[in-house]
Amino acid sequence: MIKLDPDRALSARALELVLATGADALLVGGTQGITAEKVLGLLGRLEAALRRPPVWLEVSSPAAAVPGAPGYLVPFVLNAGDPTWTGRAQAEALGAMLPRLGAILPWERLWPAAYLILNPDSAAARLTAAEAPPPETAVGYAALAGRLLRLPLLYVEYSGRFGDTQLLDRLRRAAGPSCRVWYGGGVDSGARAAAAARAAHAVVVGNAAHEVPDRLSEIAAAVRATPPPP
Ligand SMILES: CC(C)=CCC/C(C)=C/CC/C(C)=C/CC/C(C)=C/CC/C(C)=C/CC/C(C)=C/CC/C(C)=C/COP(=O)(O)OP(=O)(O)O
Ligand SMILES: O=P(O)(O)OC[C@@H](O)CO
Repeated sequence: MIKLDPDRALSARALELVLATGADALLVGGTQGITAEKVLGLLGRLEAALRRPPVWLEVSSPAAAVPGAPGYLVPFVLNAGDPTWTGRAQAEALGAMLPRLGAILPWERLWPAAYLILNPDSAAARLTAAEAPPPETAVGYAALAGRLLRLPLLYVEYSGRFGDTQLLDRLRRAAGPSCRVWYGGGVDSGARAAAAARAAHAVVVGNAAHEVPDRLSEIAAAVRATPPPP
């Protein structure tokens, strides 16, 4: 899965390399500088390249809630130090939309995603004041998301650095059989991609798509060659 940031440059060549991977899905999202115009611009480029791009739009601010995406991921940061991001911002955004758009919101395409942010130096961690919990609490968060709250998706977010894949394996097991676990952070080589793909149901590649797009084919091949986790 490749995550493209509407706030970052993406050359035509990089976009070509992204699409050439045949990634299962594209994720459009980011934490900083997101405007509706930038999101619509990137969605438009993807649509011009593929008639029906398999896109998840990560709604990281009300500005990113634009019509037209096949799927919307609404993040809830379980380990946010600032409780704004565990539900209040989402409730305020919905509360503002419902009077005008309540009847036409595409609920069936909106999915809640539990985020566990494990790199305290990432932009998302700074925004939400997330601190990396000790491993046993991280495992507790995974069980909370998957088993107790029965959320369909846990996003283990190390954005900007490669994470602990042994912990990732424990998180996936703790989240249970009905919760998909996506991993993102620092995947910039085939070896890292394979290590992440052994432990998570999906691997999200972000920075590499913008910075070293020539490596994407090696990364995609490594993910495909790795048997999925149980
Ligand atoms: C990434 C990260 C870790 C960030 C940390 C911070 C964090 C937790 C941020 C969350 C911030 C926040 C407040 C998010 C908002 C959440 C929310 C409630 C999103 C709602 C999303 C939504 C309703 C999307 C729908 C899009 C929309 C506005 C549609 C308008 C109505 C319309 C025209 C519907 C028709 O849809 P369309 O897609 O056009 O249908 P067709 O293609 O069939 O025509
Ligand atoms: O940018 P990288 O470090 O690849 O992380 C991917 C993604 O999880 C970021 O939200």
